[in-house]
Amino acid sequence: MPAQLIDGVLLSKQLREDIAARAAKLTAAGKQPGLAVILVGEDPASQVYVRNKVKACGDVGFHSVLEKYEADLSEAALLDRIAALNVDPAIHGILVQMPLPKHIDPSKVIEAISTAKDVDGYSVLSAGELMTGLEGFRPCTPYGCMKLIETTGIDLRGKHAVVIGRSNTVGKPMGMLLLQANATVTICHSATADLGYHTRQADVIVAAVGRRNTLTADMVKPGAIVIDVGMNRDDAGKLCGDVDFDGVKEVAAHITPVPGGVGPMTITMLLQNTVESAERELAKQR
Ligand SMILES: Nc1nc2c(c(=O)[nH]1)N[C@@H](CN(C=O)c1ccc(C(=O)N[C@@H](CCC(=O)O)C(=O)O)cc1)CN2
Repeated sequence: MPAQLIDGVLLSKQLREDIAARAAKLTAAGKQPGLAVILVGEDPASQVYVRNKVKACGDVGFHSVLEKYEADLSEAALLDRIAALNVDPAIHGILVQMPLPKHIDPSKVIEAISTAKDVDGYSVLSAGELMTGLEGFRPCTPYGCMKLIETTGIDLRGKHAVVIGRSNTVGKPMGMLLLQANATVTICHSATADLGYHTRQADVIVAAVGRRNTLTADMVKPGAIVIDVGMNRDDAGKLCGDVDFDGVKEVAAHITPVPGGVGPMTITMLLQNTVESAERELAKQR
């Protein structure tokens, strides 16, 4: 039997209803959630993502500001803008769209964002909070993957999860979240000797390398959950993930599509972190 599709668009819709209800409560209490989105340069994909983020904010009743800067904006000027947003009481989350132009050091920018407003969960402090299980913001893409896995109803305790990819923004935090859910976690990467040896033992596979056809049907245990974080183009220019979807869906029990799987959840979890940030701020004042 082919795998069941894990629908990120449907789950996003459901979660956004709850986020909108929380935003309405906060607004009634005088604390409308606010997100600042900063884009530097003209990367076409980034322009679409920031537009979608601002639209999503409007849909759930958030206040948002979109600050767009030319690609030659200096690093110092960007850090100044972040410093101002850090103390802006109408802003509960600050998101700097990645990638940044080459002359700007992304880690300097990320570390300049106040941890209380780091709704991307990218800073060293946020990573430390995740690692130690402290309250903090989880990076949106892996956080969204966990929500997608939850919809299967399968308890991860004692399950073997294999993450393919070790980036600071997806692979590593994904491993930590799976570990927190009591899975046994293996992180594979470009130097892994025999990727299929590991993935064939996995109950859950998260593919996050950015290379299409990284995971094929022969590499998957029947009944596994497969989450595809990849965003690539095939030879015809069509969007595709890291997983050979048509082959793997015949073996796995649950699988996310690309598009329509992890992508929409990335924006939903950004909204979730922002509403959470506003709620924490209100709780501090009470
Ligand atoms: N500061 C950040 N920068 C970037 C992040 C991030 O989380 N924070 N993630 C990615 C891009 N990204 C959000 O910013 C993102 C990527 C993809 C999608 C999405 O909905 N994809 C759709 C397909 C879209 C298409 O047709 O092109 C899908 O998969 O269904 C949303 C957000 C890098 N930068």
